[in-house]
Amino acid sequence: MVNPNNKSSPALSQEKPTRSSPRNSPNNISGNQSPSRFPKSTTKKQFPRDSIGKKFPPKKSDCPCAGTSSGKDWVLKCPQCGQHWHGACANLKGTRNLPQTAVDKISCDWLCPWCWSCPYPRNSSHTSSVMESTLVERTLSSNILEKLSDTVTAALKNSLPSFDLSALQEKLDNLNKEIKEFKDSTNSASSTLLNSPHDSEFIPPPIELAKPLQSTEEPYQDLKENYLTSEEFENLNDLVGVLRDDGHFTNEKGHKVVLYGEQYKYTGSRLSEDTPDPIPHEIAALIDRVTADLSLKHKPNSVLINLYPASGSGSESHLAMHSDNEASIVADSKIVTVSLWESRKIVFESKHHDGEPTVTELIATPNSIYSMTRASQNWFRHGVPQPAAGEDFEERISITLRCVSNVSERSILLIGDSNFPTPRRLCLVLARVKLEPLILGGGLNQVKLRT
Ligand SMILES: O=C(O)CCC(=O)C(=O)O
Ligand SMILES: [Fe+2]
Repeated sequence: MVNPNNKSSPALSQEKPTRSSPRNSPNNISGNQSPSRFPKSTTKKQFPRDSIGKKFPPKKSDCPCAGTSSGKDWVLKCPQCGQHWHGACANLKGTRNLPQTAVDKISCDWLCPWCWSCPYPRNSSHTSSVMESTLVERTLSSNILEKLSDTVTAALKNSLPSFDLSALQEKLDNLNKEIKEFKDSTNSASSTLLNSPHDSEFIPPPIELAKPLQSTEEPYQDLKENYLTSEEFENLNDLVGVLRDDGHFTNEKGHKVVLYGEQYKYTGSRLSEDTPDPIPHEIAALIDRVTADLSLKHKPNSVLINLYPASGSGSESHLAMHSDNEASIVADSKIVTVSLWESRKIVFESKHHDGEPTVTELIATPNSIYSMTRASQNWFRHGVPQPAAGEDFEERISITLRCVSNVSERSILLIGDSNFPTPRRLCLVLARVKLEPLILGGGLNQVKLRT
């Protein structure tokens, strides 16, 4: 590190060297100033100011290390640039422990790391030479790259398809217009509906729940008291008496039954699957009269006789709430009930309602008749309640007359559910099975078809 051609001495000078000083002939000879140690603490008393107003000797922070070098060390002033350096920071490691005379010797031929450069040509294979040439190459190649990128960009620009920007602009304008119109319309809609000043506060108006459908049917019709002639009564009375006494009734829940005519299957039935006996002539005669009197469109062909036991019989006496909505009952037919013996209350209850169901009651007196349409079964359920405990009552008989068709039992389709719009589903099914349907009726969410 010591420049052998540098004859200057000592390195630590009070004068600032001039920039024009030749590198190897420093002009910092201005007396016998020796390098000094960076002091641990300096005082004005001990150290006079130098000619350029700097403290002498310099502060530790005057070295390029900004004072981070630790410990006491010689400080040298570069004769060429005037920069102060710690010995160690100027690559004069080991000088720290040398005496003043030795350091003076070294500093005679010394230039700081910023100023010193090798006076001899470098070997081209020297690492520094290789690094330098690499640097040049990199710079060069980066220049080339830059040029290349310019060329590519220009080429790309030329090869890109030219857009009709005016058409695009027009589309954008229209789109913006539509967006604005839509915003305006939603704003005005929300402010009209809710009087809300802010879009973000838009709350949809409360949905009005659909009111339950109003029934198109009466719970019951054709109530006729004392309808039976005494002859009819006698005949029916005898017939039912024999059936009961001979044990022809089948036990159902809360009552007993006998079936005649067309097979009639209903939920919970314990009746035999066998074809029922033909309708007895006493009842057949009655059916003729009822059909005429009530102008029935469909003459009843199935007879179900219900026997409601008397109090004290040890048996329950009721018929649970239900609807006669079997698909086998002809859609536009009526169900006619003839009552014998004891009066009983019949209860009708709405199926579709707000809150509590609508309840209608009917007292079925002996020898009376009443009817229900098959369609009303979609709107109401009915039943014969159990009389209150302790109440005395006699047996009651009801003879129910229905028009039943089991011809197409196997081709009945039940379609639709509460989650699927029935008309659509209906069309789908019909399209698939290619059937000519007869709509028998059904609930609000169910349609039954008979082919
Ligand atoms: O006994 C009655 O009056 C009603 C009978 C009935 O509802 C039925 O047989 O399904
Ligand atoms: Fe019924």
